[in-house]
Amino acid sequence: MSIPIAIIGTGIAGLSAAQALVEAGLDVQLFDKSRGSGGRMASKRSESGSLDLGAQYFTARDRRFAEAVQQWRARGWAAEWTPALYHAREGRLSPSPDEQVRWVGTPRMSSITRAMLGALPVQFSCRITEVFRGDQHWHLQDADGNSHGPFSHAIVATPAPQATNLLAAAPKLASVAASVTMEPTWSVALSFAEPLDTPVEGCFAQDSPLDWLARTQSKPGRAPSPDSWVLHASSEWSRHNLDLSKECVIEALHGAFAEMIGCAVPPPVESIAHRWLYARPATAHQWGALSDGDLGLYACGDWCSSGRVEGAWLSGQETAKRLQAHIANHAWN
Ligand SMILES: Cc1cc2nc3c(=O)[nH]c(=O)nc-3n(C[C@H](O)[C@H](O)[C@H](O)COP(=O)(O)OP(=O)(O)OC[C@H]3O[C@@H](n4cnc5c(N)ncnc54)[C@H](O)[C@@H]3O)c2cc1C
Ligand SMILES: NC(=O)C1=CN([C@@H]2O[C@H](COP(=O)(O)OP(=O)(O)OC[C@H]3O[C@@H](n4cnc5c(N)ncnc54)[C@H](OP(=O)(O)O)[C@@H]3O)[C@@H](O)[C@H]2O)CC=C1
Repeated sequence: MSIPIAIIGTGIAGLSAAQALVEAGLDVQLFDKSRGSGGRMASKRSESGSLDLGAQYFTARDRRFAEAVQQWRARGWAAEWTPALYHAREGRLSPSPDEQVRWVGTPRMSSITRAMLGALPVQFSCRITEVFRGDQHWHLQDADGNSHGPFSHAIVATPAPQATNLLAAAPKLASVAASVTMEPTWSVALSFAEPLDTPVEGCFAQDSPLDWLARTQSKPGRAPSPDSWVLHASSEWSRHNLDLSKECVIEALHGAFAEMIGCAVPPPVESIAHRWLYARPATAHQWGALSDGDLGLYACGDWCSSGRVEGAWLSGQETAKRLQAHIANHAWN
């Protein structure tokens, strides 16, 4: 057994790095503060079935990511989603079809990260509070006072604000992470006993508290009923209403939805609200990943790249590539 590499975060970035490292013959040990993997690609189980409250779909513009998505499709983890798309501007709803290929996890968004995790060693419900280096190796401290280690390298794969403290051993990396602003998103799911009388299956919105809405049943592999909708508030609305109660957020976004959708909207049979505090970086970056190869500390995530699923996956690959290159150089010297 070689000394494993610690990976903090089992979102798509951490899992992308883990997969590449394991394929290269290295051992990894993953940690996540949540009860399951997926991070912002997680799905919530509810009485109305599984609901994608975070990432709604993803596009694949980079060749390497497109190849990975084809493998996911072949294994049944992902499928193309072809919604009837609309846009809403100044209160007007219009069809807005396009040629973009969009993908979703099947039968839920979290299927992809669950499958990527497979049997990799992981500790859930474990919030890492400190990443520190001893004489030779890395050690982690968690919020319950437990220590973990030794590890040959450490990879921090959390959103930037949560990465800053964990990168304290490399102040330059920590200050880059600290410079990233991440915007919040309030997400609400509403389920209706009877299907709403509308052809809309996905809608980009402007001039509204909402910036996106999607009909769950239009995605491949989802339960056929009830008629569930996921609504995302814009960053601006979410920022201004960050501390509103879930009940008030549901009421406000239900109202905005009813105003936008152009058909009768009865009271929902189930409603869920989730606040994503670190939903997306305010601006895209082109770092790919952050690394201090000599120290053996790395950081990855969507905030190092495009702020989307594709960017997070690519960032994990970049981290694994840099780490392997450093090991290879070290072996030669
Ligand atoms: C509402 C919403 C809608 C979105 N819609 C889309 C979309 O339609 N298309 C698209 O491409 N992208 C979308 N995104 C963005 C996409 O979800 C992210 O870019 C991507 O999932 C980020 O992956 P990641 O691995 O970098 O981070 P995350 O998924 O955030 O993973 C980080 C993990 O680290 C864990 N963690 C954090 N701190 C600690 C700690 N101290 N100790 C242990 N574990 C820790 C977290 O629990 C989490 O599991 C959306 C995001 C949100 C929130
Ligand atoms: N809410 C969050 O926290 C969050 C949301 N994110 C959203 O994720 C998607 C992913 O972006 P990607 O570039 O992969 O997808 P698209 O090409 O589908 O969309 C990009 C933006 O382009 C506009 N757009 C695209 N298609 C259409 C269309 N048929 N009609 C109208 N407009 C379209 C739209 O932008 P605007 O509404 O015009 O501003 C799309 O947003 C994307 O939706 C993100 O918003 C990512 C991370 C966090």
